[in-house]
Amino acid sequence: MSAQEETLLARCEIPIIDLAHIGTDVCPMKSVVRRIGQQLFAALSGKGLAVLVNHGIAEEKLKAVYIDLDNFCALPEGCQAQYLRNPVSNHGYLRPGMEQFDSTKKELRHTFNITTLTAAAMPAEEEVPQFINHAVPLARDLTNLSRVLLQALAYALDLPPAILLECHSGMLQGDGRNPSCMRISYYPPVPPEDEGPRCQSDTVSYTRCGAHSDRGTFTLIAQDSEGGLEVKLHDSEKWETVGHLPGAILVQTGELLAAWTTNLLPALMHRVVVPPGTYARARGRHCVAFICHPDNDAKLPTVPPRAAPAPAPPTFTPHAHLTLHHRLLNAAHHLQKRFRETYA
Ligand SMILES: O=C(O)CCC(=O)C(=O)O
Ligand SMILES: [Fe+2]
Repeated sequence: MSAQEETLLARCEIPIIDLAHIGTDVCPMKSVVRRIGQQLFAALSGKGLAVLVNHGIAEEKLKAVYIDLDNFCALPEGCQAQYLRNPVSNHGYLRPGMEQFDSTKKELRHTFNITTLTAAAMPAEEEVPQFINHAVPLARDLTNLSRVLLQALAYALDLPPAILLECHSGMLQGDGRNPSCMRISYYPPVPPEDEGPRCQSDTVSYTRCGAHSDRGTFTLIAQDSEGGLEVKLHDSEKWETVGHLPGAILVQTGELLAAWTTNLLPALMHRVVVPPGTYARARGRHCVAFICHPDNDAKLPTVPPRAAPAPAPPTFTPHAHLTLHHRLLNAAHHLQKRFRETYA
């Protein structure tokens, strides 16, 4: 592997934040939260992402939901159809092609969006045994981890410590007032030929997840060891491979945090490509992404100027949708626009 092909993790280019096992505590120590805030701010402003270790979420919990999604994907289509994504709640299953970030390629991805934790919203026990018993505790852990990061960010932005928690009070409450979402994704093996099979004399080109930035405050990403996640760091237009650190969870800046900090913490562009080589293509990949989003009616506090010096003029063209949203005030309005762009 040449130096350029090496991953960002291998080159130590992604800051690592040690959560010292407080990640899922309800009331973590202030001094630790403050230290995490400083490190998170430095990582998100400098790179757009960080790696969280010692977050307290066991790998087994992730593996269990990966297997549950595999089992869901093996159900007959008619059975899966009862769980298709509801456009109002954003909860439910998306077949490959139903959610496209890149209109030029077919995105091979099964995703189950979870926005409410009620039993009625989950695959039934006789269809995917244990789905609810695995998904709900994981969703709660990721919600608690998000709460720690929200408190840490509040310190870093010189805001009252609980204010961001208050703005995100409805995460996964299922009452429609907060669009946060846990997305479990399975990327199936990709057909062996580079250009895929022929379809009505057209060539179909495949990818796993087209380039995009996430809509919320930040996103937590746990992935298996298959690789393929690529990002564009702030100071660069180049796609770089993230790599894999076993047990770690990535945190990356979302569009609302970018808009709200006037790009002091820019949103991270990312995508998942099909790794090269017949062996890698023949293997599936799994990921859990937790999109932490403010409540629909949240009035996000103004970031005090001390924490937000005027950013230097951009050295590259900002993404069009970000500039459009610089003056954005209302989270729900932003989200509806993103859904219109992404779902057929
Ligand atoms: O699969 C991944 O690593 C990323 C998924 C992602 O970007 C998303 O679900 O928004
Ligand atoms: Fe994403």
